[in-house]
Amino acid sequence: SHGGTPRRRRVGASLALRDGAGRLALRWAQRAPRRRDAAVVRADGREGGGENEAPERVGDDDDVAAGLWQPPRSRRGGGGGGVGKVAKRRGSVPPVGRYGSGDAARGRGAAAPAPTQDAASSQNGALVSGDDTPASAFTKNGSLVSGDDKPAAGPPSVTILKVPAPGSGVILPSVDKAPEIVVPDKTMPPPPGSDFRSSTSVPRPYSADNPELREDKSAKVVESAPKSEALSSPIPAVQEETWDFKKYIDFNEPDAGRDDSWVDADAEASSENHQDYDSGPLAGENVMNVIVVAAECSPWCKTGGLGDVAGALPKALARRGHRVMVVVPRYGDYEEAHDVGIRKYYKAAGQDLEVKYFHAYIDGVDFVFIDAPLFRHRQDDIYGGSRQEIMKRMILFCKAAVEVPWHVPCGGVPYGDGNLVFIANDWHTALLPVYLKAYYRDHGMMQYTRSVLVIHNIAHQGRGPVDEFPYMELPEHYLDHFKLYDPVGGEHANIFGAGLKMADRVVTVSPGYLWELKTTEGGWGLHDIICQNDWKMNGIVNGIDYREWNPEVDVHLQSDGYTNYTASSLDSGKRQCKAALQRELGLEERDDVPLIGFIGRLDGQKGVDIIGDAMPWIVGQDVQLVMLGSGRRDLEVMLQQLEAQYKSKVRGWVGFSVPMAHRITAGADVLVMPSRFEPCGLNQLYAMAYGTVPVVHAVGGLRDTVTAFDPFGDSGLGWTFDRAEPHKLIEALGHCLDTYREYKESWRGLQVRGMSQDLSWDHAAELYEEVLVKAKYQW
Ligand SMILES: Nc1ncnc2c1ncn2[C@@H]1O[C@H](COP(=O)(O)OP(=O)(O)O[C@H]2O[C@H](CO)[C@@H](O)[C@H](O)[C@H]2O)[C@@H](O)[C@H]1O
Repeated sequence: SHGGTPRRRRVGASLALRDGAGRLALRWAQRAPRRRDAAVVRADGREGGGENEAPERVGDDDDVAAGLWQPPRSRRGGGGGGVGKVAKRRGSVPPVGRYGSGDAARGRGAAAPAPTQDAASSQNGALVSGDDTPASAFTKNGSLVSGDDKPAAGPPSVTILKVPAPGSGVILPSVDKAPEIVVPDKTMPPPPGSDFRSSTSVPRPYSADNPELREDKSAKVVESAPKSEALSSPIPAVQEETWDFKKYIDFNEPDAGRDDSWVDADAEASSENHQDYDSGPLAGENVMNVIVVAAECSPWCKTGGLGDVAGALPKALARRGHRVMVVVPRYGDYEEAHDVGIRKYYKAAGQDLEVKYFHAYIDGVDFVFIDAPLFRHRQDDIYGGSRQEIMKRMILFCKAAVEVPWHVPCGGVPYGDGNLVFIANDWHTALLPVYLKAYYRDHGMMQYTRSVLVIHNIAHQGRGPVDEFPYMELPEHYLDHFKLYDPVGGEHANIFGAGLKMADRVVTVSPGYLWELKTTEGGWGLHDIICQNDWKMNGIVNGIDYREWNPEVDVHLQSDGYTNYTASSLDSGKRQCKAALQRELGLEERDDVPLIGFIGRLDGQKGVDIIGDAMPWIVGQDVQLVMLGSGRRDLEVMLQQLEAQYKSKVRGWVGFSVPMAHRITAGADVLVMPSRFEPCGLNQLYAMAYGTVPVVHAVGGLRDTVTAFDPFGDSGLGWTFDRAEPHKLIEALGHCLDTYREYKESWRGLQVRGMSQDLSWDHAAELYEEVLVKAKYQW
């Protein structure tokens, strides 16, 4: 009824399931971060990431003067500022935005270090290579490197780099070998307009007889390529492998039991555009090298939907024939990944930091984990620390990630920078498009490399005072790209804003969210930038990883009385899962009582407080309510209090539990999502795939994905309400419960329609591919 964008091809009535150191700023680490916000206390007692709705305070003047104030933590590091409250600005306190700036500016009262030209600074902030670097030589990035390759010790210097402006013709000296590893000329894409088909570094993998394959797959690439540093390094050598696409790409061995009929359908649909489609990848001539760069990636590290996307989209792109890599920090000791033996040094906020690379090849995707002391032991608190600490991590991460295609041999051969596109995600990696341009493309390097920036949540922007710009070690003239003024936050430096400008293309995680981002209310201060760059924006709804979220194979439903089920075994399956959930949570085991679920980060975005406000009505109904979440402490306490108060009907599980999320999704009849804003939303997609009916605030991706139930046409997927307010939620929930109780057939229709959608990542990957191709041909 609200004009939801048709986004999915239905696959008919039958079910088709597939699948926030060094002494940065000279004070960064000199004091323990003072936690002002509500720390997340997880079920296991550990602290977790704060939330984006960090209190919008700017700090007391005395704290600022004393240099004590620390900005509140935010789940996504820089994020913060929550919904609604406006910071009261005082004295010289630097700008803080309403727009999600939990990364409220630090006090300017403290003396900023005087900018000095650091002899060891470099164009990209001291890319100091390993043993291959001659003594006292400049790297290609202009860094002075000592022969024994020790990172410079001592207090970091803060420098505004004087880098020659693009087009000045000044070429910086280089001895770092990295560029030499660029894929051989024959794999470099030809100039625009020529046939890219022969340029791709991923040959047609399907046919062993394909001459292209024979030519490109050869180990010659390894042999003829300049010797990798690792080969002459005292540190563990790179494990050389023969380049074998059949083994490497794994196209020819689809999972047993997987329904691949959709693959044929897709191939057929796009067959007009390429000649030998039956022997090539789905992407046809569009195959590219794709590197997804994200701060989190499921299953290794996940705090929310970003982790899900970084874990699933790459696999879907790989299934289309692209050579795909995911680059993510190594927060923990991930057993699947091995040390490739490469060591590099990058400057982050004035310090030279050593970086190692770990690699795993899983499901057709290269996973490269960037290891550095800054990331270690952060597994359970990946966005923890002060805003400056988080920014330092992300600077290091982005600098290292952008050179991964040169340094890290995946399956024996580095990706190289030809026919390459980076997909950066959210503000954490928004510096990648900036570094790509400032360090390389402005200087004639990486000419065939593109960047796409995905907006998962504009509420987190990496905001900071302008005087922190030097820490990013960018040319002086780049400051203008970061400077932003908004009426509430004042002038500040905005990392996300700069990334949006520098990226070749931008994707938002739903068309509805893209529309909202262009409005003053929805753009969180970045609406002007988004409107000005409308030409390069695309909205693509996320998908579901059906290997993870599929009631038929869900591993979390294989014990404790739960069971797997399909559309045809929905009635018995859901009944059993519901009973198991009731038993596990100590609720009365009743099949006839509607069980309502809520899963999500506890912050202003998700509107769990609206559920709290609606509680008197809810508990007046014959219902059971199960809520799972972690985040803002006050909301966690609310969950616990609601459970204590309404013990017979309500459960409030405070913590982050992936198994419980799956079990609630399967065992509940209804999933409520009263989100105040929702870029896409994954839980409603998961719910529908599990025959659980969503009741959602019609906003962003929720509006795009949940069409309202029409009792007369017997259509629609759930209930929607037009304002995130308790009485609106109550009204929608009332209709929903009424249908559940009185109109069983309609209910069943809702469930089946939800389960029958093709919500797979494969369709989204196809749309991403269109964006990647646009970026590729964009000059
Ligand atoms: N306590 C808990 N225990 C276990 N699992 C939990 C949990 N809390 C949340 N999760 C899980 O984390 C994911 C959250 O997905 P959302 O789409 O709600 O993402 P989020 O708002 O974090 O991300 C942003 O990015 C995503 C991806 O683009 C967008 O969909 C979204 O709108 C945007 O806000 C789901 O897999 C959910 O099950």
